Amino acid sequence: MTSSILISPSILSADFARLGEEVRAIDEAGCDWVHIDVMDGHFVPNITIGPMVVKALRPHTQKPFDVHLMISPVDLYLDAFAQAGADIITVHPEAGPHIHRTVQHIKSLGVKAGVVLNPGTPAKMLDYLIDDIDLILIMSVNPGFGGQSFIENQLRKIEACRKMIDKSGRDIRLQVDGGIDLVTAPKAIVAGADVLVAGTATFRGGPSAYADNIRKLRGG
Ligand SMILES: O=C(CO)[C@@H](O)[C@H](O)COP(=O)(O)O
Ligand SMILES: [Fe+2]
Repeated sequence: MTSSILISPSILSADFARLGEEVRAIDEAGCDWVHIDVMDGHFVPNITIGPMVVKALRPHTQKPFDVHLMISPVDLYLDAFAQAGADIITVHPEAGPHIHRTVQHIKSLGVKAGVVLNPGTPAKMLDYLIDDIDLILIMSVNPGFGGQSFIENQLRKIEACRKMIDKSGRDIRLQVDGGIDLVTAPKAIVAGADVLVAGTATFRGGPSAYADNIRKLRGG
C-alpha cells in the first residue's frame, strides 16, 4: 500500500459546455484520477452524465477514470461504463439487491471495484466485502450535489475503515468525497484517507488555478 495522497477532481464542478478541455486541464494541472459522478434522478435527486459522455471524454486523458455510480438499479449499466473506459467503478450497497454479486461483476469486467458508504451507512457493511474490493469511498456529504459541507462525524468512519484495511493486509485505497477543501483535506488525511475527491476546491478560480488548487489539496 502506497501512502501517497491522490487527488481525483470531480468533474461535476467543471464547465459542462467544455468538458473535454476541462479534463485535459486537470490532467495537465497534475490530478491523479478523474472522478466522474453519474446520477440518475432516482437514486439521487440530480441527473448528470451517462456512458456516452464517459466514452467521449476517454481520448482526452490517460489518467484513470474513477466512476462513481449513483444510479439504481446499478447492475444493468456496469458493462456500458466499463466499455466506455472506466478504470474504477464505485457502487453504493443501496443501489442493487446483491452488493457482493455487483462487486464480482465489476471485477469480471477487468475494472477495479469500489464500495461507497453514504453518511448514514456503517463501516460494518464492509465486513464481508473487504476481501474483494480495491477501494472504499466514504461519502462526507449526502450524494447528489457538489458544493455541500463536510459532515465531520465521517472522520470516525474513515478511521474505522483505515483500521479494517490495515488489518486485511490488502492493497485497498480509502477515498473521501464531499466538502473536501483546504480545511477538511488535512483532517481526512490524518484520519486515514489516501484519495481525495474534490470538485469545488479543484475547479474554483478557473483553469489557471487548477495546478495550485491540486497541489494545495495534496498538502504541498
Ligand atoms: O459524489 C459527489 C456528490 O454526490 C461528489 O463527487 C461531489 O461532486 C463532490 O463535490 P464537492 O463537495 O467537492 O464540491
Ligand atoms: Fe462522487
